[in-house]
Amino acid sequence: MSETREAVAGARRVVVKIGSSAITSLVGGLDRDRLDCLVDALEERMRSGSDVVVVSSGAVGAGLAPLGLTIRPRDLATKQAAASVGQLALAHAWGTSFARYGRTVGQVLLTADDIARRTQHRNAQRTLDRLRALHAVPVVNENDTVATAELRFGDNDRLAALVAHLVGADALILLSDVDGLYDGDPRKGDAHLIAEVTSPEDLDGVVAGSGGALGTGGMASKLSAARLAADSGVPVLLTAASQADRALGAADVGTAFAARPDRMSARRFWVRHAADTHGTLHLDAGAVRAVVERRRSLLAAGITGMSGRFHGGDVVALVGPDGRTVGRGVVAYDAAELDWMIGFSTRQLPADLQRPVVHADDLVTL
Ligand SMILES: Nc1ncnc2c1ncn2[C@@H]1O[C@H](COP(=O)(O)OP(=O)(O)O)[C@@H](O)[C@H]1O
Ligand SMILES: N[C@@H](CCC(=O)OP(=O)(O)O)C(=O)O
Repeated sequence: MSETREAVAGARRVVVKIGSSAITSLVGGLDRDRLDCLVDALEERMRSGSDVVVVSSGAVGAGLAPLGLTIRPRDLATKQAAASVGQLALAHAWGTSFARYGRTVGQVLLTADDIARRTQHRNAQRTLDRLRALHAVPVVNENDTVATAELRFGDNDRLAALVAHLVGADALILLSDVDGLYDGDPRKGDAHLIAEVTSPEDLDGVVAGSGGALGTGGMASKLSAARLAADSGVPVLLTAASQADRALGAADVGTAFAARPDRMSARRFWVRHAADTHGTLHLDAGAVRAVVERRRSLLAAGITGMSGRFHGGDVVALVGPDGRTVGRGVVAYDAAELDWMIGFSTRQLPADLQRPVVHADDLVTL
């Protein structure tokens, strides 16, 4: 058994993401029997001492039949209407299924903004923590009825990876309708299962295709979410919901993605993956070398220009002289203050403006 699988099997805090394709179908809507089987496996895992956070897709899928719709809508308004109907059914189904074991569930609906803004990020974190402290099982989904195109996470695989980091999970399990990552779309013929992904080379030549009639991002979104989680130190197991008992038990099925050994701090993860950027700082070649190679803080002297209306505490992109983005970081000054500081060495600046523009602890290179 690989180290990654042992880590998933032994994880104390687990985020389990269930795809639409696993619990809904176009003709039958929400599959309550499948959901019960999933809850049986989740309950088993909780009894053995793990905390579980569920990320459940399926709101749009569950809302189609009650609205007389026969295909997944493409336009935002109909999707939001379907999600509004379906989320109610979905949350109710999770609630009644966990009630068989005397467990209470708490619904948590998030928009990308709730994770991208630092204060809301902490707020979501607190809610999830408190639910677990009160022994309720958090069931998370995107807040589809209010999420506009700009405010979307993109897909629930990414949401699950962000939630895994948010709650300090020790493992992320992605359950879909396919039993793992194949080197090509298994619906299109001969494809081979990839059991372990330990380095980017393991993904050479892999074609991650689109999803089914109800899924959103297909395998491509699962792959990028798995890499996002694994890069930030969370091991990932990807398999089919029909294998949930084994995935949550011995973790001896599907594809395992090894985590990077050094877990990224919550703040750096947020800067790198979750926060929106509010502006751009243009760096000269010396400043690029200092922040990228020597991991130094960014000083005003190495900045040649800026754009955007940012405030101190916002995240900005750092761009080199060739126009390539080399990093992101939390800027210490408002745009108006920084505007006249750029190009000056620290000694030339007044004492209250001598802090680095972006401190090394708040800076991630890409
Ligand atoms: N390389 C691949 N390996 C495995 N599955 C793939 C691959 N490329 C495309 N797929 C398809 O991706 C689908 C899963 O994505 P999706 O429908 O979005 O699931 P979910 O609803 O669980 O998020 C599978 O049904 C599978 O046919
Ligand atoms: N939030 C949407 C699902 C979005 C999504 O990414 O779906 P999926 O690809 O099935 O995980 C819903 O509940 O219908």
